[in-house]
Amino acid sequence: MRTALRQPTALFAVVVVTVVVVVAIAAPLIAPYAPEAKDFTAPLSGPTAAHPLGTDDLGGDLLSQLIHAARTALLVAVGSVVVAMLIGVPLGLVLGYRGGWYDRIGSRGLDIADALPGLMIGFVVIAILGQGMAVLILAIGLVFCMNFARLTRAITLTERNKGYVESARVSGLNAPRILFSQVLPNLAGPLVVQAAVFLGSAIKVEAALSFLGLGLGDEQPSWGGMLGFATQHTADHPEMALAPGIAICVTVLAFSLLGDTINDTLSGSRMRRTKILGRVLLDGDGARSGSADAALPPASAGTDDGPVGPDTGSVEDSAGEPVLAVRHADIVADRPDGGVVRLVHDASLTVRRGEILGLLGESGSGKSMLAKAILGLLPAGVRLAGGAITLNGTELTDRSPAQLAALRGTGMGVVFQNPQANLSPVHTVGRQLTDVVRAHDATISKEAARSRAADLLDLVGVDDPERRLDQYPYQFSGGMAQRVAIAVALVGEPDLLILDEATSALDVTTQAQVLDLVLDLRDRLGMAVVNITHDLGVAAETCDRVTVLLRGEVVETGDVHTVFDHPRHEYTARLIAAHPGVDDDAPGLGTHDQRKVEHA
Ligand SMILES: Nc1ncnc2c1ncn2[C@@H]1O[C@H](COP(=O)(O)OP(=O)(O)OP(=O)(O)O)[C@@H](O)[C@H]1O
Repeated sequence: MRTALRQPTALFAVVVVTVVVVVAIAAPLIAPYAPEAKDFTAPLSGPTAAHPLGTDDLGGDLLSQLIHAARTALLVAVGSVVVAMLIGVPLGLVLGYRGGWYDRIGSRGLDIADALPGLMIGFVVIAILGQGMAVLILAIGLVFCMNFARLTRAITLTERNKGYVESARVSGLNAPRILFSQVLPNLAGPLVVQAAVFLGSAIKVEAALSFLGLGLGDEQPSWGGMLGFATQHTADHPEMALAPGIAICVTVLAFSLLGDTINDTLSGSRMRRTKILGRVLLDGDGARSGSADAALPPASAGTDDGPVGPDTGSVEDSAGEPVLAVRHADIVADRPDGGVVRLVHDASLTVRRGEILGLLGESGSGKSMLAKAILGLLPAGVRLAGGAITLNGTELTDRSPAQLAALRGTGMGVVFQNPQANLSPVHTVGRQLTDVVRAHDATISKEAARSRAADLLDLVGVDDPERRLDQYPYQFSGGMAQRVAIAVALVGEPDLLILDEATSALDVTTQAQVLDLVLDLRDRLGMAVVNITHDLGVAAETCDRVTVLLRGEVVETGDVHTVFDHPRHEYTARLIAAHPGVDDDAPGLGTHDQRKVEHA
């Protein structure tokens, strides 16, 4: 409202829309006559004291009809926008979320529907179903539903790759729940803007159909119908067209400007929030490691110490049952020409209960692709072309998407890099946690789910959890938001927790606190953890073993002290040398526990 009052056009829009709404609601009270009342003594009277806008050919008062027509316009507009949203939004959500063939076929369907003139769709529906309020609403709703579908699809395509959606998928929420309770609220802003603009457009279409005699019958006054009547009297009463014409133009314009105002206001607050977030993230932009981007040896090359034998994935060679075993995984991206690009080749690794495995390698080495293959979340066009992935001995690669989704919820949890993007911005933290709690236990009461959510916040070290449950992610600092994301990942008590650069966006102090939390949770819950990072300091502080990736291939794997103190592959040696602190320390990387003590 403050924004609206500062801009003249917005003020105009708000005032006009308010007046139209009030007039529509209070029509029976403020109209001097009933809309159907006739004064047979004064047909086509022209403006008089009794009839300021004149009368029609049967003596009906035009001012009263104009006032009651506002009601018709709003009813039809609101009804048709609701119909358009009910059809278009779910359609767009499904197309955008499912992608692939659904999207390709659906989008072509939208293109075809878009190519048909809107009014023609209206004519056809009215011709088939006959005239009447419900038919008019349906006809106009069908005209606009494709626009809502298109908008919703476009935004869903972007939203579905965001961290909070992936977190929700990994947390075990099913597709309808993710779509309607996670993605849809994030579309609220653009949909409200679109709805406001289409309210104006619906009034225009209703007026056009009524003008052509295809709208409502004579007993239901409408601005378009009044305009149509006025055209028959342009010679004797040209003023008759003025009032309904102005009403249509001003109302349509006002709704359009209202849409712009809402858009400006929302993008203004988004910008403000982004600035605040930006400040938080900038404050928290911790020191980054150096890069080993000098010319690199082939992945298979070793140092003078001899060839390097990457982890064969054999699980029998070490103590403890592996929670996760990846054996000879090949991940490829399909090219449009039918060829493939190899992203990860012959990668093997194992992680046991209570163990933290660091997955190291510089940007683009394939760490995230490997993690996504494990989670069954490879992006479209990228696939696992060979190898095996087992979780607690269960093969994941031949599972259906539904089986994988169920496994993801309880077997695996994931925390992504950007703490704020891990959480839906429009839901309270409590809502996000209880949604996942209830997805895992459909019988749990609301109160019990909330209490479990508070316990989880407490577990990850968020103070005053009861109060924090009612706050939104933007009210949390980066470190606290990442603790919440970890809490969400822990709801299903996963055996495997994957941290995909989960501390990279945090400042060093917060990073240390979150890493301590991970170590503590590992000790308390006995989870297996894969910690993906390009920060060797982080790996040194937290990991028991490390696996080093170079251009999609595992070049070295082993105990963290051995690998850091005596790297066998030249690339690992360069990676360590490029990392300030770790290099100097290399023999003195010290013991893992010493570093942890220093760090604490
Ligand atoms: N959607 C995609 N389609 C095709 N190739 C992709 C896609 N996403 C990433 N890649 C490619 O896969 C390779 C591995 O990327 P990945 O994201 O796994 O690297 P990373 O080691 O996790 O790097 P970073 O630390 O920057 O996230 C890169 O060459 C990247 O360009």
